[in-house]
This record gives sequence, C-alpha cells and structure tokens, in this order.
Amino acid sequence: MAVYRGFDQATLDREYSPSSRVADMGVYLREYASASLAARRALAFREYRYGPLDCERLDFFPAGRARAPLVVFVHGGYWQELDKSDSSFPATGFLSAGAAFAAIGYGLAPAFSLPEIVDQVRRALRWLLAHAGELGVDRIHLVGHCAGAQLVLAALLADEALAAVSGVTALSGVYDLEPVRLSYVNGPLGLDRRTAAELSPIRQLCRPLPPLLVAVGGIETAEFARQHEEFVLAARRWAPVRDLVLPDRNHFDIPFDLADPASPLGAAQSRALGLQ
Ligand SMILES: N[C@@H](CC(=O)c1ccccc1NC=O)C(=O)O
Repeated sequence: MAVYRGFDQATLDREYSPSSRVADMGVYLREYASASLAARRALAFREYRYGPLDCERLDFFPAGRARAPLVVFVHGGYWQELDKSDSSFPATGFLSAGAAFAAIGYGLAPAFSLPEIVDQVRRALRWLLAHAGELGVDRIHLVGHCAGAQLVLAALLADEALAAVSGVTALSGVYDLEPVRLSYVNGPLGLDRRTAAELSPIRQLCRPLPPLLVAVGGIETAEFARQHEEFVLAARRWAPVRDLVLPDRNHFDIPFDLADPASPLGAAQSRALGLQ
C-alpha cells in the first residue's frame, strides 16, 4: 500500500535510510569520532554552556587571529544519535584556514522533542551571536548536516535575530519532514502532521535569508536528491543559493570535504567565508 508519493512503507523507509547507499555506515561514524578526538587533542578549545541543561553545551575552537569568521557545525543523526564529540573533525581544516570553529551539542529524541531541539539550537546560535566579540569573531556561518541542516534552518526561520548570520551551508538536508513523519524515523520523534509542517524549512520560508550553499552527494537515495532539489528551487526566492551536487560523495562522507579547500565543497565553503 502506498504511504507517500507512491512508496510503500518498506520503500519509504529505505529512501530515508542513507545507509542503504553505502556498504557500512559504521566506518563513517567511527571516522567522525576518531577525527574529532584527534582535533580536540591537537587544538586548543573551550566548552561553553549555552543553557542550563547538561546537553546545552558547545565546543569552541578559537582562530589564531582577531576578527576571524566562525563556522558553526550542527551534526546530523536523525535527531536521535551522535553528539558534539563527533562534530569537531572540521576544526583542523578551518583553523588552518584562519577561521574559528564551534560544534553545538543538543538533546536527542526521544528524551527531547523536535520543537525542544530546534529551540536548543536557536538558543546556542543566539549565545554565539551575543558572545561573538569576546570570542574574537566578526561573522558567523552556520553548517548543518542532514538533520542538522533542518535544525539550523528551522532555528533561523523561527528567530529573526539570527538573520545576522553571514551564511548557511546545508549538507544532505532534510527540508520537508512530512515523509520523515511517515517513515520509521518517526518512532522516537513522535511528530504529528502539524508539527512536521511547522518545523519543515521548505514550508516556512517567509523572508530573505543569508546566502545559502546547499549540497548533496551523488550517492544518495532518490528522496534525499529530491529534498535537495526542491529546497534549492524554493529557497532561490529568498536567498542567493549555490547548488552543489557532488557526484562521488555519499550522505556520510560529504562533511569531510567542508574544510578541505581542494574539494569542490571546501572551495565553495572557503569562498563563502571570504577566505579566498
Ligand atoms: N538511520 C539512518 C542514520 C542516519 O540517517 C544518519 C546517521 C548518522 C549521521 C547522519 C545521519 N543522517 C541524518 O541525520 C540510516 O540508516 O541511514
């Protein structure tokens, strides 16, 4: 029986399993953790609390110079897995390029609801904007991967004060939550139709946004490719959009290119930061 766009339940569930396009997702997740640990061992960083809860913390890696751009990374994992400790791997490349870096932690479902998680990310971003001077940064660029792209954009659309960010990079994002709600992913999330619509960036576009860099891997499911295409099309009304499809990248290795200016994504990112 068709559940969504002619997909039966098993097909929809596979479309929203990026792991169905790679041999072993664990390889990438272990690399997030080990490269992040290596970055924290090699670089000076500080953990800050942006709210009262234990999970409301972020890691900040200062640039070695004043008035640097700050790249803020919000991890994916379908709002249910991963942590800021899996998110510091881009720090190494960004710090060598002269940028500062921050990785945001947030609570996970089912302990936290999606509206609560969006609000955590919103407050983390407000905290960074409010402390930019002390942190030695003069502009803030947001990056979200998969669920992290939804979180960054939903936070931005929910709070006009965040319009002060200089740019946003969305990697393999989920921009419409309705098919997610109808898939296995919704088990721990418990989204209803209305909340799914309210937190879907593609349905909430309503005012000009900072420049967007929107990227997807060529090795992704058809639904991730469609989410990307439809968001690019819709967002063009509200922001300058750079659309990048990376033919030999999959859902999980796409973030590794971010801070590598020799890659097409890294080159676009570096241009967006004004670093080249
Ligand atoms: N259950 C998903 C896992 C997943 O989507 C994911 C895992 C780690 C980092 C990012 C992910 N994607 C979206 O947030 C899968 O089977 O592919």
